[in-house]
Amino acid sequence: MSAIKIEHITKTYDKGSVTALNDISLEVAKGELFGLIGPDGAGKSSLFRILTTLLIADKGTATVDGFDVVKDYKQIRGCVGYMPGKFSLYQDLTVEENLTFFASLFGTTISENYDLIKDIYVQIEPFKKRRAGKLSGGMKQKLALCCALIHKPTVLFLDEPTTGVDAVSRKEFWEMLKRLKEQQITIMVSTPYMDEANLCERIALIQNGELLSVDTPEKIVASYPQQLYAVKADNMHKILNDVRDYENLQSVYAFGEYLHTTFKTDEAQSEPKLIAYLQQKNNSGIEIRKIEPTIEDSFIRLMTEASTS
Ligand SMILES: Nc1ncnc2c1ncn2[C@@H]1O[C@H](COP(=O)(O)OP(=O)(O)OP(=O)(O)O)[C@@H](O)[C@H]1O
Repeated sequence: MSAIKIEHITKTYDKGSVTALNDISLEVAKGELFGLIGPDGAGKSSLFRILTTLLIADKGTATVDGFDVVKDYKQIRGCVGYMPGKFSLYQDLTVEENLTFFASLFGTTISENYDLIKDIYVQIEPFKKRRAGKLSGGMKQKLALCCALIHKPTVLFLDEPTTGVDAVSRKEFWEMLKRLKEQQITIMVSTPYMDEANLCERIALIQNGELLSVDTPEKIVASYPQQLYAVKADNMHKILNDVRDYENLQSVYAFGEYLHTTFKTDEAQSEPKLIAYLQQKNNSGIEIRKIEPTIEDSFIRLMTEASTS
């Protein structure tokens, strides 16, 4: 049995004028660390809210741990942990009070499930008398995770847990997730950060309420169909405009300090031909080399394909 099974879920807002999720189907295995990757407004929060029984879909069905999200909402509320993107903590309560409050909601105590949160809680324990509103972003995130875990859930939903958190805390957070996974907890986590996609076992790329791809990050990258090139010159603004006018161009976009480019027809002569063209356009300091795509390149390609089809 899958830990999460989503079948043809559609959700609209504003009397159907906004489609947040369009016919989404997806399965997550027990104990899997699954990532939902997509930009703002892609539909990630809507899906989390449906799976945690806070929102009802217009169409389709979903189960969490075998329980139906509509009929069995009470059982689901007891077995899932949910860390929403915003406002999951009571800012005026202290660290300890927040945790005690969440434990009492589920009829448990901090000491009963202390083993599960111990690794995370020891990091915030020195601040246990501090109000949640006065904690740093990384500390708030750790406390929110402890609160989502305090009743020992079997499935954990984390909506953009690392947004607005510094790089060190982000890294620590992903290490904590790996340890939770070792305890057989199924984790569905959303993030707008592409680098975090590689830390998941499988990911779904989502845009405008549609799933563009569902697979392991490695397989998504391996399915990139073309040779990708990194291109650079002294004047990046000029070279971008020139490459856009190149007749054999398939795609080009800025990526860090390079342009990433593919050609309509790729051949051994592709690199020298582009160099000759760019030289003829008076570009200097031209650099071009073959590169391996990243998950972000794959996402850009899938998004472009989806928006032009
Ligand atoms: N209560 C609502 N009323 C109307 N439209 C909404 C509502 N909630 C979400 N939407 C719209 O539905 C779409 C999906 O939003 P959702 O919040 O699910 O996406 P998201 O990927 O979580 O993005 P974000 O990180 O910005 O919340 C967006 O176009 C959003 O504007």
